[in-house]
Amino acid sequence: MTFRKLPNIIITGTPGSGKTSHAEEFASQNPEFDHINVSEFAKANDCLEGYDEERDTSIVNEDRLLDLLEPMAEKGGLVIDWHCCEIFPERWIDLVVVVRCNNTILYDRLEKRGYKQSKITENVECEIMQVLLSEAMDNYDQNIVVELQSEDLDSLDANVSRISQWVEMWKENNPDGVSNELE
Ligand SMILES: Nc1ncnc2c1ncn2[C@@H]1O[C@H](COP(=O)(O)OP(=O)(O)OP(=O)(O)O)[C@@H](O)[C@H]1O
Repeated sequence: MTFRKLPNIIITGTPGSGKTSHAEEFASQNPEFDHINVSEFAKANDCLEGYDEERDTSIVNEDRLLDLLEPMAEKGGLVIDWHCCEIFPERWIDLVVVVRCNNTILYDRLEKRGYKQSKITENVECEIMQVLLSEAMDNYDQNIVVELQSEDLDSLDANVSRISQWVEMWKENNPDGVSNELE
């Protein structure tokens, strides 16, 4: 049986909600963690298998992605940043952060990125319907899922310090680490 000495964290949310901003800030304050921006990681590690023209997004080969991430997840200390959380095995994950954002602010952020109208509407609807929160709640123990609102830089800072505090508690509660098998 293998043990991880650091927790693995997923930061998920609708595109534009602020996942990468949170993950980058957290990893810069907690250098023992590796920020895995899944879109970039998949591109850099040959895990893309085509393009979904309708949704205007790359298709990730999830089996290959998980095979590559497994040894890293077993060591612990991953901050996984992606809009899709359900593919990551429950036994790997200690905390799922769902970043939430006000619809109007999200709309403006996506418009500023130059997204086409259909993609903006799809994402804003996804945020209104809490799709990513439901996905997290349906796929992980609800006790490890936390929803953090983030529209401005103060809330970003406060959220990152909350995640850092949670990590300190995790370390205190798990001085010998946590098993990589599901109990
Ligand atoms: N709390 C915040 N306050 C102000 N601006 C923010 C905040 N969070 C994110 N932003 C801004 O919103 C934009 C989108 O943020 P970010 O790239 O972190 O989102 P994302 O959820 O990772 O998006 P994607 O899934 O497309 O990668 C960026 O321009 C970022 O600077």
